[in-house]
This record gives sequence, C-alpha cells and structure tokens, in this order.
Amino acid sequence: MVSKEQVMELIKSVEDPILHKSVLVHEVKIKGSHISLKVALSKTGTSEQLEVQQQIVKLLKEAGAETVGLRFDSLSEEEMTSDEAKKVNPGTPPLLSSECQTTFLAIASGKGGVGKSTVSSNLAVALSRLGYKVGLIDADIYGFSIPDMMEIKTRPEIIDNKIIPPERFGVKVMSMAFFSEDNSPVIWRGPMLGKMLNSFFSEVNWGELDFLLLDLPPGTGDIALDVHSMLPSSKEIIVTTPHPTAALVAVRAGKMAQTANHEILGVIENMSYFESKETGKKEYIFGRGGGERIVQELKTDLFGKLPLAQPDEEDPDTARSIYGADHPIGKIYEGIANSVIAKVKKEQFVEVK
Ligand SMILES: Nc1ncnc2c1ncn2[C@@H]1O[C@H](COP(=O)(O)OP(=O)(O)OP(=O)(O)O)[C@@H](O)[C@H]1O
Repeated sequence: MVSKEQVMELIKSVEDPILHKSVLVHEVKIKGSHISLKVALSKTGTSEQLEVQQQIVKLLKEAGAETVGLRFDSLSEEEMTSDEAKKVNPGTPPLLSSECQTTFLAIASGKGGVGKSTVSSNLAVALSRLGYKVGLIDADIYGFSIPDMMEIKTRPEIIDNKIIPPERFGVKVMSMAFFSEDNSPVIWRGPMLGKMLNSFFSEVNWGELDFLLLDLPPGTGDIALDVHSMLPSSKEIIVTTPHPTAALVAVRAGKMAQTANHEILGVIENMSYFESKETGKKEYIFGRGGGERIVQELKTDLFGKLPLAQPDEEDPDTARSIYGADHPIGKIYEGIANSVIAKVKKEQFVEVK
C-alpha cells in the first residue's frame, strides 16, 4: 500500500480549478486499502469540484487503493495570497460597491406614454451639459426606446471582457435595444431579467460616473415591481402628465418605489401645456394640477413643468427626442437638472413655478 507521503506527492499533480496550482491536502488517513482525504479548494460546490474528485479517486485507485473517501474544505484566508483571494472572490462590482460615489436616479411613472423615456434622456443630457459624468440605463426592458430617441447609431463594444457603452451627447447608454435584432420583442422573464439588469451594472465598463439614470418600466405591475426590487437603492423621480388620473396612478408608483426602499426625490410634470408660437397663449390640454397633487401626497418637490413641443430638427445639438441646449425646453431641462443636483447635494431647494 502507499504511504501518506506518496499520497501527498501524487495529489500534487491535481490543480485547483481557479488558482491553477496544486490543491492543498488538509488530512490523509490510510486504513488497509482504504484512503480517506480532506482536500481544500479555493471554492467548493462548483461544477469543477466533481472533476477534481474524479481525478483524485483515479490517481489513488491506480496507486492501489480499493476505496477512497473524499471530503472538501475551503482554503482559509491565510492559505491564499491577497491576489489569489481576489481571483476567487472578485468582490462587488465597482458601481455597486459601498465606496461608489455615483448617484442612482430612477425615473418612474404610473402610466406608459407620459414621457418618462423622453424626460430620462433629456435629463441625462442636461446633467452632462452641466459638466457631470452621466450614464443612462434603459431599464424599460420591454419598451426600450432610448437609443432611438437619442439617435444612437453605434453599438456597445467588448474590450477586455467588459462592455463599453456607446456615448451620445456625453451620456453613456446601455439598452436592451442593442441586443435585440430588428426591433424584435424581448421575452426574457424572471431570473433572466435579473441577470440582464445585473450585467448592465457589473459587466459594463461605465468608468467614473456622477449620475446613473435608470429609465424604469412604467406602471405598478409585476415587471415594474421586479425591476424596482432588483435595482440598487436609488433616488426616484416620478414623471406624470397634469391629468388627475395620471397623477393618481403616479402616486401609486411612488408608494411602490418607497416599499422597495427607493427615496422619492421629486416630480416632473410633462405635457403640462401647449404654448402657441404665434400668440404665446398657453392651452392646458391635459388639465392642470397633476404634479402638485403628487407633490402633496408624497411630500416631495416639483422639479419642473414641460410643455408639449418637439425638438427643432434644424438644430445640430439635437436628436429625435433630445432638445438643443438653447431650445426653450432645453433650458427648462437645464433648470430641472440644477434643481435635481441641488436636492441631491441637499442644498437649498428652489421650487420651479
Ligand atoms: N413634452 C412633450 N411634447 C411632445 N411630445 C412628447 C413630450 N413628451 C413625450 N412626448 C412624446 O410622447 C410619446 C411617449 O413618450 P415616451 O416614450 O417618452 O413616454 P414613456 O412614458 O417613456 O412611455 P413608455 O413608458 O410607454 O415607454 C413619444 O412619442 C414622445 O416623443
């Protein structure tokens, strides 16, 4: 029969699947033709553990053992160098780590079609025009529209195993649209949805960001709730139209956000009025008071009111849904961005009339 020393020598040829050096033997017992071993791996319970097990059993049986008893242990912190420990547990993705300085701004709405994606993309652009480093995730998984609104023609690239997001107007953007061929619908659900969202945080090289905006799915249904609960805790901005019903549903969306531990930062009222270019007269097409109603019920602030209007196509500093910096609505977005920054920095907040 083999000796303990021979067993140790034989096992040296078996590699730890992550560290790629010999596995460590914690214990060897030999009783007749039975050998029992306790082997330490950098990570136990992996699919590679089974391969290690088969390799060891084969080696010991070839050396004369009739039966082999094998138990696995994890390597202790002392048994690994700090570089090896990092390899085994690469740690929290920088964007989600506690040291991360990025402010997450989640943009939500009670109903679809109120302009949540338009507001998310213009707010991101306005923050970038003010000199901040900004990212934008189109987390409206099934209704992705941001790349089209911002007219992003490029796709993400993969460099050093990280996804590099395309950039437009200084804003780095990630969207399901980049991974959906020919605008086909996305049918991922449950765990896949979480995996995809998580990969937007951990597998994308965002670089340093001051703000990461998240355009959430509309409403208070399952999908919106799932996405809310999968996100890191964020400051939430609610978008509504002035219509009382839109506001009522938006309050529900705000309350749902609070249950998912997101803080309500404020409200933006979109499609508030139409202003005639000829007469300057304002028409309140969708009614009035929606934004104020949410502010009252959720005890938060109104960041601004946006009129009905389209970007000026002649302006080079514009895209399908992005207003130029000097467009009157571009200026309103600049004011909203300043109010958001002020609130985030807890400076004195000035309510927009
Ligand atoms: N202030 C505005 N003036 C004119 N059109 C607007 C305004 N805001 C948004 N729109 C238009 O309204 C439509 C819906 O906007 P958007 O997609 O931003 O809404 P949404 O709330 O994100 O919708 P969903 O949640 O269903 O994706 C778009 O065609 C957009 O161009």
